[in-house]
Amino acid sequence: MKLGVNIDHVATLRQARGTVYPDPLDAAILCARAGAHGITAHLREDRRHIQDDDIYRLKELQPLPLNLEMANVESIVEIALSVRPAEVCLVPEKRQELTTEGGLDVIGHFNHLKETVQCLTEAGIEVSMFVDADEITLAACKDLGAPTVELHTGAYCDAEPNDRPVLLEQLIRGADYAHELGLKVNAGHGINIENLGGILCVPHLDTLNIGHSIICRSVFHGLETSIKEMLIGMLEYNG
Ligand SMILES: CC(=O)[C@@H](O)[C@H](O)COP(=O)(O)O
Ligand SMILES: NCC(=O)COP(=O)(O)O
Repeated sequence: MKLGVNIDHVATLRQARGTVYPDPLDAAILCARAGAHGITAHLREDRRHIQDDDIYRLKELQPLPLNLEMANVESIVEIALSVRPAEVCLVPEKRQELTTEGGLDVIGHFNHLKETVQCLTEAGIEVSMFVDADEITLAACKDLGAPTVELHTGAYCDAEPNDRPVLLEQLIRGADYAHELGLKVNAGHGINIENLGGILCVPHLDTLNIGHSIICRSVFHGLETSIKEMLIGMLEYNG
């Protein structure tokens, strides 16, 4: 299983003061040195952390494949087509949210999403859909022609211990079903070194995308150490 490191919150720190540091590009270079397999960055419509220029530099100036997270809006799709990251992960976005809440409503926006999936795929970009682990939504992702899904792990990761077993079971069933459909299965949101153990019970995972907890731990432990610690935790995964 691979680790994609989301470096959004390096940019959050930079934007807090309007400085040029810390630079998410420097973070990505350190991620590569620490053994991460990919870089994830979310270009939000409100540009609260990652900026357009970051995305171009992350594509060109660091060695790892770039997974660009973005809402399905025309202006951002244009940027994706110009940058051509290895992967685009389509995510829902609400302007006032603190972070992504829930997965994409694939059925409600089916036609618009289908158009975007087609256009990104034709440009040679792997398209992933950030979704909750329910079977109807996963089947709709397959119908859209997206090759990959990222299961939203936030509800499980943020839940009280007593509520976790049911949510973990949903993730396990969702991963099994997506795999049966022939979809590549990633997972992400809210994963940290403490809740990683449960995530390791989810089968068929290709990549975990982890950001906030790694960047937070890096304040005290350093970025390379925090990534290596996560990679060591992930070694126990046996699919
Ligand atoms: C889509 C997702 O789960 C994360 O990438 C998250 O969106 C990170 O960015 P924010 O912390 O701005 O929500
Ligand atoms: N898609 C999930 C992601 O990239 C990282 O989410 P988080 O670890 O910052 O919650």
